[in-house]
Amino acid sequence: MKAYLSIGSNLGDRGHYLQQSCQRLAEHLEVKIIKRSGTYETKPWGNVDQPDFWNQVLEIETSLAPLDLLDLCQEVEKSLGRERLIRWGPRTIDIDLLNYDNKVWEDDRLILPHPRMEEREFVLAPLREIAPHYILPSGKRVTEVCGDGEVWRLESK
Ligand SMILES: Nc1ncnc2c1ncn2[C@@H]1O[C@H](COP(=O)(O)OP(=O)(O)OP(=O)(O)O)[C@@H](O)[C@H]1O
Ligand SMILES: Nc1nc2c(c(=O)[nH]1)N=C(CO)CN2
Repeated sequence: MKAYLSIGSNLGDRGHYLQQSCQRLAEHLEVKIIKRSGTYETKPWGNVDQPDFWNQVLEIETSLAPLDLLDLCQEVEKSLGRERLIRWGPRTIDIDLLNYDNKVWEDDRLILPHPRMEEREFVLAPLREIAPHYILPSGKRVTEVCGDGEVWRLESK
């Protein structure tokens, strides 16, 4: 199945955490990273009183079921020292599932597609780069929508 993940970090060595999260996801036999966007430095969305983030979007191929993929993302977050303290607060690494095989899913643990993705320029900008034909939950193409928040693409990862 094809899936899209959003990864972000705003504590410590942000580049290291992005790199490590990709490596740890890819170490799983049932996950293959197909595309990885460039790195975007982004102003915090939601709770603005925190450091700027570095964000990327990944396209992956996986045979894991949606909840197993969520488990893996949360294990990788944990292994990189992620602590859940405040909603939308600072974190070493955050991994969100944006889309899984265009499935619509809603239970206590997982909502797909990610309900806030369309409002977030930190998701849309890297997604536009690797998947310009991506159709958002509203039915619009990602290139036709601009989310909230300032983002800058960095030269290197
Ligand atoms: N599409 C999804 N991707 C990741 N987590 C999700 C998703 N849908 C629901 N969740 C649930 O959201 C819970 C909170 O996740 P997390 O702490 O990463 O939220 P957040 O990143 O602060 O905020 P946001 O959900 O707005 O990105 C997780 O425990 C997870 O079960
Ligand atoms: N710029 C930016 N802001 C955020 C981010 C993020 O990854 N980047 N993640 C959040 C929780 O999902 C809340 N706010």
